[in-house]
Amino acid sequence: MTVTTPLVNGTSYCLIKAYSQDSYKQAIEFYSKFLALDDCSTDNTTQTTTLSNGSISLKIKLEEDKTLQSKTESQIQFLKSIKDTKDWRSHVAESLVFNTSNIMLNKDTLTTLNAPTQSFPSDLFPMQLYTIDPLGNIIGVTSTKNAVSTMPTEPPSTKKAKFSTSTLPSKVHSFTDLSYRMQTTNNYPSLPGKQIIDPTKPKKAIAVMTSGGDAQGMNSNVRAIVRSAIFKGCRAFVVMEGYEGLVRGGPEYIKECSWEDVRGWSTEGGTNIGTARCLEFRQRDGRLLGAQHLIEAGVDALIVCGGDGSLTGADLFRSEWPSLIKELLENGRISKDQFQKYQHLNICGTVGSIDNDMSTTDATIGAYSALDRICKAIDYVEATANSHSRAFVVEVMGRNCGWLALLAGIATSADYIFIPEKPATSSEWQDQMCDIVAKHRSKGKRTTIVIVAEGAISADLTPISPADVHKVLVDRLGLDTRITTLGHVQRGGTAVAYDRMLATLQGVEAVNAVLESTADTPSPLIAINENKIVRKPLVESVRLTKSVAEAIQAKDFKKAMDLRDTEFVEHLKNFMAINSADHNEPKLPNDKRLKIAIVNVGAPAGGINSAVYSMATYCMSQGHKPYAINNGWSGLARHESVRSLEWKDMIGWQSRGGSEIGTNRVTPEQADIGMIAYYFQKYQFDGLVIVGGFEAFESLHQLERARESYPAFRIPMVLIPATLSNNVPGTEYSLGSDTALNALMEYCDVVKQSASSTRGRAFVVDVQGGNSGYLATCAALAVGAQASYVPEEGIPLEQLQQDIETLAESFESAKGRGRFGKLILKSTNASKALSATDLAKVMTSEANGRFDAKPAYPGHVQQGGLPSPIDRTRATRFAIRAVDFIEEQQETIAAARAADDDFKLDDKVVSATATVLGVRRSHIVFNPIRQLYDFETDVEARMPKVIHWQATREIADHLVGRKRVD
Ligand SMILES: Nc1ncnc2c1ncn2[C@@H]1O[C@H](COP(=O)(O)OP(=O)(O)OP(=O)(O)O)[C@@H](O)[C@H]1O
Ligand SMILES: O=P(O)(O)OC[C@H]1O[C@](O)(CO)[C@@H](O)[C@@H]1O
Ligand SMILES: [Mg+2]
Repeated sequence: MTVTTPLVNGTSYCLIKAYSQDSYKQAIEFYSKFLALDDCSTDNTTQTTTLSNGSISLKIKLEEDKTLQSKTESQIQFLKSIKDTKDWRSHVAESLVFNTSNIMLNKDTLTTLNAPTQSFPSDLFPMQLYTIDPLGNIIGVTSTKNAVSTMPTEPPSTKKAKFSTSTLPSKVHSFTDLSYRMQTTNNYPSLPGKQIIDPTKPKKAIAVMTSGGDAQGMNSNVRAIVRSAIFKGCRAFVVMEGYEGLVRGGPEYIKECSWEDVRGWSTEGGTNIGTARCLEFRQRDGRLLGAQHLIEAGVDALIVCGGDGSLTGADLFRSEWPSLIKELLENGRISKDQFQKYQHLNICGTVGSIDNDMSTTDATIGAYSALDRICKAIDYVEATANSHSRAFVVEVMGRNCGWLALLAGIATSADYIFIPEKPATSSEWQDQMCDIVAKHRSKGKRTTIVIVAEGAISADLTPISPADVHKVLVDRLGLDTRITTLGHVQRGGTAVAYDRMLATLQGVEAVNAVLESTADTPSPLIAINENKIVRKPLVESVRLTKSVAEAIQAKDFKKAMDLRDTEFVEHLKNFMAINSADHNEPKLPNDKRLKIAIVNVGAPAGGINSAVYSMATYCMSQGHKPYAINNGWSGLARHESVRSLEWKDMIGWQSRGGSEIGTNRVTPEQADIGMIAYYFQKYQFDGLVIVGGFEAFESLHQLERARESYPAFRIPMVLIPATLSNNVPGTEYSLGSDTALNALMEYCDVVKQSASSTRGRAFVVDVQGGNSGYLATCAALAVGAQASYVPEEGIPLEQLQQDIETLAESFESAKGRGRFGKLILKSTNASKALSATDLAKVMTSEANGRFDAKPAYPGHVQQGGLPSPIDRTRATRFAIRAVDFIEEQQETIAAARAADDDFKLDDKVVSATATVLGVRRSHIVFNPIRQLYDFETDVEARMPKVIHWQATREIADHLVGRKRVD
């Protein structure tokens, strides 16, 4: 493809952000070549400035008639060559900005400007394009799929991380680019909290329905769709009882909905608009009625939240639409005007199903909540199983998909699992299961947990029932065995934080998708990929999903597995490695077996024990010797104990809260780094895994800097971030932050209920998290808090005044109706002057009788009890990746280890062998501690310089109608 459209009619700039002189030079080279700017020289066409946020910018001035001729093929070759030859990600700049200051932008121009990215394979070229208007506002953002993974994110700066809506976001990732899109849709100017109404256009009517099995989070999805639609100047409708409501029609089933109608829904389980499995809709006559009723209600677009079946139905409905309306016209059931007006059915899917069985999305709304119910149930069952030394066969849901069984198997360290994707012959599974269970028993395990997915089958497709498994455990092993079928408990209760956030953000995106689609746009499905909300073609997703079931039916299990995402495959491999640890012959030969130590540093966080358990069991299955450094660095300096981790000592650790090996905040330098080196030398460690938060980050930095003096530290070292504050540089996600978020959210739900029961009552909840507003921000989104105050923003008095007014108005309009309890979340460090108690007093006083506010302190409850399944399963994944990393880096560091004390370490070796494991867009990446510490960390504030949850705040604000004072 060749793009020959002029970049702009006038002078234009290409603005490149870079983070150091080195990366800046690289960036010039890279982007000059990318833009085919052969004549671009740094002397006469470029000019550099240092932006107020500290990044170095480059402006390449283009000639008036310069055209952007993307020679796609040659550029792809160029990108390939860069990719093959060097780690370009760590050098090139992160974003490319077209500053179109001289032109009025319209949608076509935007498309044109963004066109080049679309022709590039996204894995080759991570890039974001920001289009900015003459005032410097971002009015268009396009990011390629895998944009930004291991790149440095900020320039060196001593400035504290601050949010600002007036500066460019230095990255747009995870859930975050949504708010920018919200501001840009239809090019309406918008402010969070204000409605966007274009008086020249008729209001669009958007309907939402839930269908198939209910799933936790559906209510959040409906709430977000209704409010987002209203926010964008549309009418919002709900279709009651799934497709049943379409077939029946009328205002009782297709209802217009107001902003207030969905108040408080985020905190409620099930689906408040009802769902059904509707046989009539499977018939054409049923769909014909559905079409007629939608047209009668004046609905332009339908958003369906449901599973694979519901979305198959939606797709069929869309494809039949022209023939349905034709028939309706011919039979006189709709008028000619209606026929003309409703030519196209604008349809969009959001995937709500606990099964997590939809292809093209990593998670479906409800799946993690169901997993939470399963893990809690198994944790409970363990207690009684242990008392009687019994075996339990637990049946979990999932008709064609083993995701729930697999993830529950990892999170509860079950002995064996049955999933439809990986069946064995009857004799194979019987032998294998009995072998593993017998070995676990012989090593002292008093409980046996076997998880059977509802759709489990053997290789000849015969269903495997819990009774079949029960029989084998009794007959062959003589175990006292019980069956527990969890059933609909799995769909019960309220949604976990992840599902509330996912459902809310997908709802927002679904409305965007509907508003942006034209008659030619294929119906989208809103998915989450790589931690980012994306649109996928609905038809293709449905087709792929069906093909998994077909592959299983055709006994092509390899294909079925290939069609599952790579994370599923990795989880399965991990489960098999850790559940058969210390039993089978280790994988690696003797000379490759290592001594690997693990240490916990900092405050306890959910998932720390799971990381230790998984690291140790995986080490055993590989043939390594795992050691625990007890009670952190101070423990080692005092030589309290270094112990070799044994399988039988760790039974049950995977599911336990706290830190079994002990933790504290002392860093190596505080403890006695010389003594620590001595013990490293004594035990001859070949690798180190540190699990913890900012003190752990400091620890890794100190050990890495001390390598020149202490050869014992010349080993591969990995930090697995674990802290509820989620403030470790280099990752978007730290272990423990999900557990904490859920603990805080549950606390808030309870407090909100109390507030709702008392007229005119708000609670100010004090939130932990150090200088990081992550917890407060995400909890605010999950519980629908009226406002959140975070350290990054402080508590500006004008904003506080505005929030009090908004609250007062809201209470006044409530007139005592239900669900009107209000929450305000305040990070402890948002203000040193105002505690939650003070803030509550100020609010009460300023409200002048219109409402009152009380403080609430969840305190250390936020560290959570049992770790959440997300933290447990991620801990396993991280720990195994860390061990793999230590194996891989042995060679890199071999020369340094062999050298004497004065050896000068090569920078490459330093970078490669002391790293922080992080999640960036759900890619697991390893970032050198030196890079992170020197360039991406505000050490004083104990924060990364770039905050990745900024846009989540804006969405949270506008979904509750909070007005921002800029
Ligand atoms: N092929 C189809 N044609 C028309 N409608 C369909 C079709 N498949 C499903 N539907 C409609 O969608 C409804 C829900 O489908 P299904 O029972 O398969 O649940 P689901 O959406 O897959 O959710 P879950 O599996 O999570 O329960 C069906 O009752 C039916 O009304
Ligand atoms: O609630 P119902 O209609 O009995 O359906 C149960 C099915 O729904 C699901 O919960 C979701 O598809 C499946 O896991 C289960 O097989
Ligand atoms: Mg289904």
